[in-house]
Amino acid sequence: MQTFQPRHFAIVPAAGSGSRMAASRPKQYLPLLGKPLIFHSLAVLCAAPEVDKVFVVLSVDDAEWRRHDWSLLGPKLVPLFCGGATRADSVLAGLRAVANEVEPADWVLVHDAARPCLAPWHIEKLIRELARDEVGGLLAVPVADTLKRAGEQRQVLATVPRENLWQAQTPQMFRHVMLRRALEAAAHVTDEASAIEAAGLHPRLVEGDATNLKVTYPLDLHLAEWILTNREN
Ligand SMILES: Nc1ccn([C@@H]2O[C@H](COP(=O)(O)OP(=O)(O)OP(=O)(O)O)[C@@H](O)[C@H]2O)c(=O)n1
Ligand SMILES: C[C@](O)(CO)[C@H](O)COP(=O)(O)O
Repeated sequence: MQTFQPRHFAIVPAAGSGSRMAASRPKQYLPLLGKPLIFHSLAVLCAAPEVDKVFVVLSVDDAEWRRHDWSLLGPKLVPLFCGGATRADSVLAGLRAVANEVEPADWVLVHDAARPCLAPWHIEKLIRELARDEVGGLLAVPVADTLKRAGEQRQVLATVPRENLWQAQTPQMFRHVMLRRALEAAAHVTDEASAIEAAGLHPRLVEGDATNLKVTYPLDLHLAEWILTNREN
């Protein structure tokens, strides 16, 4: 009797407008080392031997995707024009769109288009550490700074102990059916793990590093360029 071997699929939500970046176009298409920002993480995901396919969730009226040449990334890359109003809506739309080719127990790695400095070791470590996990989990980094809770006038109300606090990153890796059901039931979540938590489960934290930053504000684009230029592995 053959045992089921789960495959790994990537879903990359890329239907945001990048309002905090305040640029002339959505941040996933801003130039970064001569390529659209999104190209960098797509290249790493497409090159990962563990990943079968990479689905990119674009907004329904995305006019820019077709203006770029993605052929270097090979046949694993599949654009889906089904993004929603929020990140969670886009991920859920992607999960629904691929339901005919992804088994319920296959793993899905959700990775922000806005995190261009994803490295091969991030993917390898996540998949290795979660291979036998019942629930799944996410890359994250322990909080390094002292944390303050602020009041209405921006006065410090308290210092929040940082012990056991982590910053969530992506990829976040869960079983297709579990994630789909969790997102269908969850309201207003900013990441997949929150939806899984709302279902009463406990995603595992896999330690990544600060290089996997999210490009949110203009300065982040410069940091990302520096990281990609100076990376050794
Ligand atoms: N309706 C949305 C909103 C966001 N995203 C994606 O989710 C990722 C992380 O979101 P964020 O950094 O918040 O991106 P934006 O929503 O584009 O940025 P902002 O919040 O500044 O508008 C990005 O890759 C973004 O394209 C998405 O697919 N669909
Ligand atoms: C999923 C995420 O990248 C984890 O840090 C993040 O929550 C998504 O972006 P947002 O700015 O919080 O919407």
